[in-house]
Amino acid sequence: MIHAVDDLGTRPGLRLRTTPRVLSIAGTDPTGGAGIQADLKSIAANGGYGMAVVTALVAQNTRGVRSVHTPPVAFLREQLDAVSDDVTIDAVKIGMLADVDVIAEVRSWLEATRPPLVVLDPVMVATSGDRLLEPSAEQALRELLPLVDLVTPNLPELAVLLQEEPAATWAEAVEQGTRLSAAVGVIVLVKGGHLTGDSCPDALVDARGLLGETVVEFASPRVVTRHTHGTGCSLSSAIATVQARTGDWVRSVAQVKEWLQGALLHADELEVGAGNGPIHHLHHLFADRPPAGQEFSGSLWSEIEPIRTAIFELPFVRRLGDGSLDARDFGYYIAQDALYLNAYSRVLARASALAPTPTPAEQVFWADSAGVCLKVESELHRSWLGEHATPAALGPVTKAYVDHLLAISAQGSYGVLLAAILPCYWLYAEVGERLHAAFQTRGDAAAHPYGAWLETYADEAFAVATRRAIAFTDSAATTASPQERAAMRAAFAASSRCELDFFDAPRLHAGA
Ligand SMILES: Nc1ncnc2c1ncn2[C@@H]1O[C@H](COP(=O)(O)OP(=O)(O)OP(=O)(O)O)[C@@H](O)[C@H]1O
Ligand SMILES: Cc1ncc(COP(=O)(O)O)c(N)n1
Repeated sequence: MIHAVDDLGTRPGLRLRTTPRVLSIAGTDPTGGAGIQADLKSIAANGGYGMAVVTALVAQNTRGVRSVHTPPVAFLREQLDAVSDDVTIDAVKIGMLADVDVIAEVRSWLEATRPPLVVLDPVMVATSGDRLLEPSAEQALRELLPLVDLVTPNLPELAVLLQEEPAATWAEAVEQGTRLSAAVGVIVLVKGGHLTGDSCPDALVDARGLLGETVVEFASPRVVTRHTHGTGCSLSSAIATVQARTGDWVRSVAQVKEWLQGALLHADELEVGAGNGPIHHLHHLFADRPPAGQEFSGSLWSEIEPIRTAIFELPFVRRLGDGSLDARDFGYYIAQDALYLNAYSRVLARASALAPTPTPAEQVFWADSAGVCLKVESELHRSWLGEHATPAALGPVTKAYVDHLLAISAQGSYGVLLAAILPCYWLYAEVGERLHAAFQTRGDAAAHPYGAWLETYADEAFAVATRRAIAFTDSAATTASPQERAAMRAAFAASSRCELDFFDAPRLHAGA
C-alpha cells in the first residue's frame, strides 16, 4: 500500500517537533559503533530524544560479528508495545531485522500503531561481511517497503531489493534507486559510500516527483578514514530525527550529511577497536572541551600545513639553501629581520608582562627571550649588515607583521598573544633545521655564499626555546575559553601567513 503524502513527500499525519521522540528498532553493537547504540547517539547528536527496541543481540566488535541471538518475537512485541502504549512516537528508524519472524512482528506493530514517520535502513550484511539478515527474509523485507516513508539501502542492498546485480557506477545506482522508488512508491536514499573515488555522493530519489525533482543529489568529499562502522545506521536514524523536526526531506538530508561529514572527519580521534572503528557522533559537543597535552599546538601546526609547504617552495628559501640567492635579496631580508626583531622584542616583553602570576617561569622566559632578541639584532648589525645598506624604515611586509603583533599585544589576552608570537619561533626553527641539514649534506661549505649564516641557523638553544614557547601556548589553551581558543587559532594562522610573506618579501621589495 502507498501512503498519502503532502508536498514535501511526508505523510499528512506528521507532527513536527523541536525535540522529536524517535524510536530505533534495531540490533545491538556492544562496542557502540553500529545498531541501536549508534542510533541513540545519532538521534541525540541531531537533537532528538532516542528510544530503542532490540530486535537481535549481536556479539560483535569493530573486527566483525561473532554470533547473533534473536530473542522470541513475543518479547520483541512486548518491548514495542511498552513504548507505544506510553510514549507518543514522532519517528521510527528500523535497522537490523534478522529474520522473517522479526519482520512479521515489526510489520504487525507498524500496522497497529501507524507511526507518522518511518525510515528503514535495510541492513543485510555488516561491513565485516557477516550476515545480519537471513537470505530467506529478503522477500519479507521487500514487502515491508510500502509501509515506510524512506528506505536507505547501500549499493549491494539496493541490488538485493531489486533482485539485480549491484550497480557499478553512480549513474547506474541512481537509475536503480529510481526504479525501486517507482515500483514500491517510496522515497529512496541511494548512498555512494560503497563506490570508489574522491567523492561520496548520495541522492534522494522519488519517482512520483514528490521532492520537486525525481533525483536530488548531495555531493560530499570522501573522508579518508577506515572508521566508517555504523555510518548507515547513524545516517538513517539522524534523518528520521531531523525529518521529524523539519518535515522537509531535502533539507533534512542536507543537514544530516553535514553532520555525518564532521563525524567521519573526527572518527580517527576515538581510537575504538582494532578494526573498522565508529564515527564520532557527538563530535560537536567535544569541540569546546579543553585540549590535553600538545593537542592544541598539534592542531595549530597541522592547520597551517599549506603555509609550511608554500614556504619551502618560495624561490627565496630554495635559493638561500642552494646558495644561488641574489646578495641584494639576502641583504634586504637580513635588514628587515633586524628591524623586525627590535619590534618583536617589545612584543615578547609584553608577553612577559601578561604572563600569569602563579608561574614566574613564563614571565622570566619571555623577558629573557626579549633580551635574546635584542642581542640577535645587534649581532646581525655587527656581522652582516656592515656590508649591506640598512633601510631606515620597515618594509611593507615587515610593517604589516609588526602591526599585527602590536595590535594583539594591545588587546591584552595572554593566550592570543602567545599564539601570535609562536609562528616566528616554530617556522623559523623548522626552516632553520631543514636548510641547515641540507647545507651539511651538500659539503660545499667554503663555496656557499651564505654558508656561515646557515651554520648558525639551526641553533639547539633556539630549538629548546621553541619547545618551551609551544608548551606555554598549550598550557594557555587549556585554561582559555572556547572563544579565546578560536582567537588563538586565528592569531596563529595570521602570524604564519606573515612569516610566509616575510620570506617572500625580498623578491617583491628588495629592488624597490
Ligand atoms: N569515507 C566516507 N566519506 C564521506 N562520506 C561517507 C564515507 N563513507 C560513507 N559515507 C557516507 O555515509 C553514508 C553511509 O553510506 P554507505 O554507502 O557506506 O552505507 P552503509 O553501507 O549502509 O553504511 P555502513 O554499512 O558503513 O553502516 C552515506 O551518506 C555515504 O555517502
Ligand atoms: C546491529 C547492527 N546493525 C547494523 C550493522 C551494520 O553496520 P556496518 O555495516 O557498519 O557494520 C551492524 N554491524 N550491526
